[in-house]
Amino acid sequence: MNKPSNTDSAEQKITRTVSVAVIGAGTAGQNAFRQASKTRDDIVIINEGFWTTTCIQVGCMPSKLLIAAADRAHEANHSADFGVHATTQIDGKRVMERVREERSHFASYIKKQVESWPEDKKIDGRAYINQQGLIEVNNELIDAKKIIVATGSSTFIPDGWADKLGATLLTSDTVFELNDLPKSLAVVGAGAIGLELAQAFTRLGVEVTLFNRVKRVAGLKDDDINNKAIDCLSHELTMHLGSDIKDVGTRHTDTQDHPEQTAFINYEDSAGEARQWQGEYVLVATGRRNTIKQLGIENLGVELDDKNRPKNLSIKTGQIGDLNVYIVGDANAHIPLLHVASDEGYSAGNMICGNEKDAYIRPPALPFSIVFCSPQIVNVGMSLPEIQQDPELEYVIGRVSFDNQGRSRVMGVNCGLLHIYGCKKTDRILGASMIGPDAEYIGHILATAITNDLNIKDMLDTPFYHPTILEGLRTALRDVQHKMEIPYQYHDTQEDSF
Ligand SMILES: Cc1cc2nc3c(=O)[nH]c(=O)nc-3n(C[C@H](O)[C@H](O)[C@H](O)COP(=O)(O)OP(=O)(O)OC[C@H]3O[C@@H](n4cnc5c(N)ncnc54)[C@H](O)[C@@H]3O)c2cc1C
Ligand SMILES: NC(=O)c1ccc[n+]([C@@H]2O[C@H](COP(=O)([O-])OP(=O)(O)OC[C@H]3O[C@@H](n4cnc5c(N)ncnc54)[C@H](O)[C@@H]3O)[C@@H](O)[C@H]2O)c1
Repeated sequence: MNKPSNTDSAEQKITRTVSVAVIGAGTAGQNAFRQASKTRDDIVIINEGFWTTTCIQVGCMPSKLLIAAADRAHEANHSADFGVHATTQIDGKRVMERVREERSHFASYIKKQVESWPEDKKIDGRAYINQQGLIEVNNELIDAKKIIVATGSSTFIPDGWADKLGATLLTSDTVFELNDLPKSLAVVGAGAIGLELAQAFTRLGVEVTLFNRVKRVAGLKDDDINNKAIDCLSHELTMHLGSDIKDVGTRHTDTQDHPEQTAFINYEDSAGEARQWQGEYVLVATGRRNTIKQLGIENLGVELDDKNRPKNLSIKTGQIGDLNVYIVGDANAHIPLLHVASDEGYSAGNMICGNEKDAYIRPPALPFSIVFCSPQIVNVGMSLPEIQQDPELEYVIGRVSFDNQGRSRVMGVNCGLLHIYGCKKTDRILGASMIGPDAEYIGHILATAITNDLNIKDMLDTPFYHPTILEGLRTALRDVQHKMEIPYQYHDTQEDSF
């Protein structure tokens, strides 16, 4: 460990010396601990808060459980066009109860695992790395030869909002604890969290208004896809994009002798008009930030950039330069997604013990993200601005609209657009961006193609079953091929495909 030399007094206070300390027991930390435990016995894992991971407790799983309920309601409420008339009654208490019941089910597996780990290797508390490079936690002072930092990220709340909104403020940490569905809700932030939750609550009958300071959703970087996403989503979501929130707060209102607190948001809309929203809760989804600065990470010789991202991070292994420090998962703010946290933790746990054969020493995972709104939003590989920045990459854009695509129309989910960025020189896919039905599957197929270096011909040689939404992918691939002027298959038009 590259630590400043210990003072005598610091050495005297050391309560244990270990070869590996893992800080943070989320997905990345637990994977790291499990792997490192295979070859090391003197290892410790330190965690503050729940040991059942952000994903299960307040992240991926409860959000998808809420979306599952919302989708049921949406189907039932939007079937009249098919001649199917249903009357829905949404039991908000049961909706929230199921979210928590199923969450407990998923959490039970993790709990069981964590409970099987020796008690003396688990420390429940907040770790801090002091100036000597030693870990302070509870009453312990730990000298770890190597450290894996897997401390995740936490909700970012704009300055002062927590005090001003008080009990009317919700975040993804608290929203799944609601006992019933609210009547009205403002969601601030149209990133993945904001979009998924705003649409789910809307579908469950909550009066939702979504705010975002830019005219962009899900951070989409391809303008055409962004515009299409706004078009598809605005069919059911009230969105104020490009609005500037000036102030937030609460006021007391008396309804039938029953004092109530309501929240308000003062904002300037995209036309510059001063406006106000009022309602029951404000769900803040304005991003997440890693928390490594508060950990005292600089005391290990790790340098941070102006966004608190570690410099000299190996994105293959999570190692920081040649330090005995690995920063993995959301903590390194590289790609804050579950599958990345999982892989990075696994690799670091092996690498730190010199077990390279079991680590994923392979090219870093391809960028790949899915937002589970409806239609889904997917990005794979390079973004359009990244491609445009590199003059060497001669690219074409193959496209397909899902507005009139056969199976999408059959299913009544026909809104969307897919752009595939193809490289003329290599006949390979550089990346893709889309909003549309079945986007999660289309995204996986494109990710497989890029990862395995398949060319457009390889892709088009693959059978596409009829009638599927995935036939839309073939149409976009043919468009790429056509624009590259590679003579191969006939080029049909979108209309020919059904
Ligand atoms: C609402 C929501 C929905 C999401 N949906 C998806 C999705 O659908 N798909 C997807 O891929 N990703 C999703 N994510 C992101 C995904 O959950 C994270 O990328 C992933 O959980 C990060 O795992 P991690 O191990 O890095 O951190 P975490 O699981 O957050 O673990 C970090 C742990 O470190 C602890 N800790 C922090 N500081 C200290 C300290 N100083 N001392 C001791 N312990 C400390 C924390 O308390 C925590 O227990 C979602 C996130 C949210 C919030
Ligand atoms: N399906 C998924 O994979 C999934 C789902 C949820 C979360 N996540 C992960 O969680 C991370 C955090 O998600 P997120 O949605 O909170 O963050 P984000 O950074 O993706 O989006 C935040 C949004 O809030 C807006 N914003 C910020 N400050 C604002 C303000 N003052 N007023 C109005 N708008 C404001 C930003 O413009 C942006 O659109 C994501 O990066 C993602 O990695 C993933």
